[in-house]
Amino acid sequence: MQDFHHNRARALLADAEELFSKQDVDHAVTQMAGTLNARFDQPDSEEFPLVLGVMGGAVVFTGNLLPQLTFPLEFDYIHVSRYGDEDRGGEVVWKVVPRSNVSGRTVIVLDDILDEGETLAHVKQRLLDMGAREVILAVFADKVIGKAKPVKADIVGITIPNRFVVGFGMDAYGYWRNLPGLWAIKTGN
Ligand SMILES: O=P(O)(O)OC[C@H]1O[C@H](OP(=O)(O)OP(=O)(O)O)[C@H](O)[C@@H]1O
Ligand code: HPA
Repeated sequence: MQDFHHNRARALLADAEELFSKQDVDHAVTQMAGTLNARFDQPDSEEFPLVLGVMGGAVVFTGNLLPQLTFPLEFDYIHVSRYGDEDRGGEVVWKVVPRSNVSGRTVIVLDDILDEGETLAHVKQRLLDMGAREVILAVFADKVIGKAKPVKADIVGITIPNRFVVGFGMDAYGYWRNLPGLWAIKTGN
């Protein structure tokens, strides 16, 4: 069983194409931190935003971005999944829902990728329904899918072509969240 997954993961990467290097990724995250710091790290600001990482894909992005934010904040996570081990999205499944600390707050949502936008549309609506004052969507990668999305990101790290990608927290069939750059896979593996 383990050798099956090992070999399948290796084969997936052997056929993949690197779209963004670790340097590209690091640069994009630093730019995003700069945008957030420009708004929240102000001498006269008393804001104390809630930063919510959308697990599991946002784990690497979150871990890289947070130490570059220079203002007081509270961190928490939510867990939503729509792809499971597939390369096509399905129903949005909530695994960890937002906690009551969102009420009345400015909430910065961190996610790895905005693809069809269903996940973040659900997340944003749920946070607003729970009384969030403002929801800022910060996504590391925005995929160009050639059609309208139900939600728009406020802050984007990189824009990517309409291909299924792995790395920097993103997986295909559970594999390769641990790659430091971003790779496009051949789908149908
Ligand atoms: O814009 P969408 O088409 O809705 O897709 C984007 C979502 O898909 C991925 O999550 P996934 O369901 O794969 O769960 P994961 O975070 O555990 O990988 C990703 O982390 C986003 O949350
Ligand atoms: O291209 C993708 N890669 C990994 N996870 C995803 N979730 C939505 N789109 C993607």
